[in-house]
Amino acid sequence: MRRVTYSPSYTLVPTYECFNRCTYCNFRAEPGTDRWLSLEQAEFRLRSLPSGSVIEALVLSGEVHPKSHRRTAWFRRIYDLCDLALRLGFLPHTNAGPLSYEELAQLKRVNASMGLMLEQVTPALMQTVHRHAPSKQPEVRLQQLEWAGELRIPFTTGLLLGIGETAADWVDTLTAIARLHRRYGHIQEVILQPHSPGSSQTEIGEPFAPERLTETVAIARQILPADIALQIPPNLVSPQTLLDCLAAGATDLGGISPIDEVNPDYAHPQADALAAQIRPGGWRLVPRLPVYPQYDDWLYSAIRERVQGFREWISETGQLEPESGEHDADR
Ligand SMILES: O=c1nc2n(C[C@H](O)[C@H](O)[C@H](O)CO)c3cc(O)ccc3cc-2c(=O)[nH]1
Ligand SMILES: C[C@H]1O[C@@H](n2cnc3c(N)ncnc32)[C@H](O)[C@@H]1O
Ligand code: MET
Ligand code: SF4
Repeated sequence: MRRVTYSPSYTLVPTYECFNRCTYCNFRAEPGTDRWLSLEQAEFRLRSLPSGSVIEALVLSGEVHPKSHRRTAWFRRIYDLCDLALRLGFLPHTNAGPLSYEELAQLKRVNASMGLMLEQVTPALMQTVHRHAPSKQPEVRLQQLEWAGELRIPFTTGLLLGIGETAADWVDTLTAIARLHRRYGHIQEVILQPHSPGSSQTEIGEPFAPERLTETVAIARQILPADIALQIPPNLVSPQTLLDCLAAGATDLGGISPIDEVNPDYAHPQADALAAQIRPGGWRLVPRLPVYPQYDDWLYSAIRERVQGFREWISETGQLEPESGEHDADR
């Protein structure tokens, strides 16, 4: 049976507050109105997870303006949350919007991989869905991908589909990702994320037409180098569309967490249910780490050792539970 991967994950949200206002967002809170996640709360939540059930700590955040006086404290909290997750035996993956070169370099110390969606490179969206979202400027996001390449950070990016772009725009965005990967070799996966309206977005947009996703997968597979994984979020598509996307070249189902914080109206299926859902297509669902194996030697040694421990565990047991049942790497 052919393999399809997913990452057993748990999402930590340092803050929902965000200075951008993407019209499709169901995540953001107004700056100043949201309490930040404390390290104590985060530790409690991570320690409450059934042992051996989760590998990735996805640190997903709203953004504080780069020039705000609160930026340093915000960044510090993100760094500390990653450091905590690592100490508790998880592998962090951070997506906190565009970061400065120095911030990226710092977070590399405490992350197995990082990510930022390119969304779409057409500047036209800065007049529509992104008109109040300066951090969605294509140049800013392209710059971030370039810096991640220079810093040798295994990186996840992707396209948000159905936000007013054309099919020609998909080609431009995918071509930009392919070009960056040919230069730096750091793009581990590309997410094809269908815009999915939720109950708290500021403008109700149309959902991305599911029939078109298969077409997008085929185009992405043609444009992207073969070593880049293609990720489809299984909670945002129908079971049939998911099978069609796998047949068209999708290889991964992303992080599966108790709650999809970005799209809280769409429950993540449990891994068992997902495995059963794709089995009729001849697909076997297997867990993966947030960093793909070809990047292990880019990691700082403390993270690399942790990663290699997880790899041995998955290959020995073929499943997730560690033999000791212990998930605390401190000891
Ligand atoms: O549960 C989710 N995980 C999301 N993830 C998590 C992602 O699936 C995994 O963290 C990576 O595949 C690494 O394992 C993102 C990660 C990124 O770097 C960029 C965007 C996303 C978007 C989502 C999302 O909408 N929902
Ligand atoms: C973290 C990523 O989640 C995506 N994102 C934000 N809002 C939505 C939505 N309503 N539907 C689907 N994806 C969304 C964006 O692509 C962002 O970069
Ligand atoms: N704010 C970040 C971005 O849009 C990540 C979270 S989006 C819900 O890139
Ligand atoms: S999608 Fe990200 S950048 Fe846009 S408003 Fe939501 S949290 Fe902020």
